[in-house]
Amino acid sequence: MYDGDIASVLITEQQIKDKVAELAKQVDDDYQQGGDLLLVGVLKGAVMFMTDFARALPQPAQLEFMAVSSYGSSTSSSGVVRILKDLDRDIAGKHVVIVEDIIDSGLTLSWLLKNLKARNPASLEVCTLLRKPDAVQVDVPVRYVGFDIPNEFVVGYGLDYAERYRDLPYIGTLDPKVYTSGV
Ligand SMILES: O=P(O)(O)OC[C@H]1O[C@H](OP(=O)(O)OP(=O)(O)O)[C@H](O)[C@@H]1O
Ligand code: HPA
Ligand SMILES: [Mg+2]
Repeated sequence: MYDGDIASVLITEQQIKDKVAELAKQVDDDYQQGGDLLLVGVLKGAVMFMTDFARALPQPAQLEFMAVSSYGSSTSSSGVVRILKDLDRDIAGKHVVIVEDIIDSGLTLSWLLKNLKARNPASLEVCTLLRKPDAVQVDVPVRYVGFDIPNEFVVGYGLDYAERYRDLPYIGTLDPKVYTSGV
């Protein structure tokens, strides 16, 4: 699949699976509040992580999705965040965990945290599978991080380049020829 486009496999399918289980256990240990947790997945990138994470979580959780976009079809964030789909429900008084695939510049999450905080949840934390520490432009408080990765553009397991590669079961680096060829 996608022959020649992937320069290297950064995180294997098994490594993702193990990490998802580990993160789910950590979250479960920390939330003994009684009452369902509310997971807010950020579309589309977080969709694979969100569904695996929810199934690995030993306690009940309700799933909500938001779609925001800052990247479009480019490999760097514009910093301008647009809501493409808002939550369907009020989150006031709920224990909310934002589920993200990646924190790159941090701009998306920084904006999202501000936006959700204003809706008065009982608590608000972030669980991200990936983070690029060297790319962060704004510091965001993140309680749960799967992997810190190098500052390279990655695809797979929900992450796209121009809407492709989300369906790869692992995370890999993209061969620069893919985004320099102008296709
Ligand atoms: O930390 P940042 O630099 O803001 O980048 C992280 C965000 O960018 C990506 O979303 P994108 O806008 O590409 O939408 P998508 O999830 O639909 O691909 C990714 O899924 C994160 O939500
Ligand atoms: O490295 C990345 N890959 C795909 N989408 C992204 N959105 C932010 N960073 C990335
Ligand atoms: Mg994207």
